[in-house]
Amino acid sequence: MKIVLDTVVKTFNTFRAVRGVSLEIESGELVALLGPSGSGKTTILRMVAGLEYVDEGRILFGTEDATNIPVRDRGVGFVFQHYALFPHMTVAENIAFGMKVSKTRRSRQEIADRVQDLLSLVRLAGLGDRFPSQISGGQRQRVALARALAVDPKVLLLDEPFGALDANVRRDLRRWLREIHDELGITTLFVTHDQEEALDLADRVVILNEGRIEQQGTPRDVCRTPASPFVTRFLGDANRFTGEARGGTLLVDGQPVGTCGEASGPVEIYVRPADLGWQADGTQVGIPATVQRVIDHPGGRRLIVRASGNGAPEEALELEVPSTTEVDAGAAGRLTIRKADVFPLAQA
Ligand SMILES: Nc1ncnc2c1ncn2[C@@H]1O[C@H](COP(=O)(O)OP(=O)(O)OP(=O)(O)O)[C@@H](O)[C@H]1O
Repeated sequence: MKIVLDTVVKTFNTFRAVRGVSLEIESGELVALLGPSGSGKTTILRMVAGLEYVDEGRILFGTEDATNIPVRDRGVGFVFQHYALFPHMTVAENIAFGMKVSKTRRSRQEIADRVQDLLSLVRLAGLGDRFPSQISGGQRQRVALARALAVDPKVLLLDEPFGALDANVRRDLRRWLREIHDELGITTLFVTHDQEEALDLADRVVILNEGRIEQQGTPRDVCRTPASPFVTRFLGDANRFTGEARGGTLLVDGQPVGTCGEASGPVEIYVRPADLGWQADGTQVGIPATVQRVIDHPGGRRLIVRASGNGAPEEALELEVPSTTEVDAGAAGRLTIRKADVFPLAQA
């Protein structure tokens, strides 16, 4: 089922939480709504679900205008961060609940068979008789998904479903969710504020900022060509310099530090830690800097450095070097830029 949001607006009292969002989610697609707290993600999801009225604009399910269809007739399944499992019902009873109250009549046997199928799908076969308090947080979210799937939704809506779980469980569950999605092909809208989760899981990522779409595209698109400084910063650690673009060359403090595309004039330059190079002292090329700290981790070494000269930020910079790089706190050297996202400098 394709979902279309056409210039959707939502205002709470006088506050515009969603400011004219247009978005198409293709049938069978898994789309992540990604943005900082308060950017409007949950409000959009709730409007798609029918839990919140749309003030302006339309929401279409397929070709049908769903704007005024009540929640229970929309055919959506939900999973929220706080597992809303019924504590006094077993896992199997929780999964069966929606089918028992659904308009589609099913026999006892049909319901029991479907519960068993869903338990296997979410890899919890054998746990149907446990109560929610007798299973782990990750298992509870899998039960919540099975319960959402039980009524054959046309659309699946997930709001930070793994938000309360620890990092390793989250990673496992999102890979697992992707597999289930690929198996069932249900159109899925997933809300998260976690970039890694969105990039790992989704076919397409929609980045929101203050109730507007800042950029949408495949994970590859948004990572390779972020549309704005906001997107660059939101997608991951980035060091910011100011400088100038002239004839394809980037200059910081008048020194060439790398190349750039078509930009010309004053620019802001964002460089990921892995794209900033370190040259031990002796070279005259690059931005002068001093190492403040060296942090070893399993993938290499992270240097916390302070740069000097015009265009270098006052705050410390971070860069990644291979674990074989011999460097200690206090060392002086130069920074070079291997790759950068460059934007015209916004005038203050
Ligand atoms: N029922 C409401 N009444 C008044 N303001 C609301 C209501 N629901 C949401 N808001 C406001 O609308 C804005 C967007 O909220 P929303 O929950 O959609 O953001 P979000 O991006 O999902 O944030 P989070 O990641 O923190 O859940 C926020 O400023 C929030 O305070």
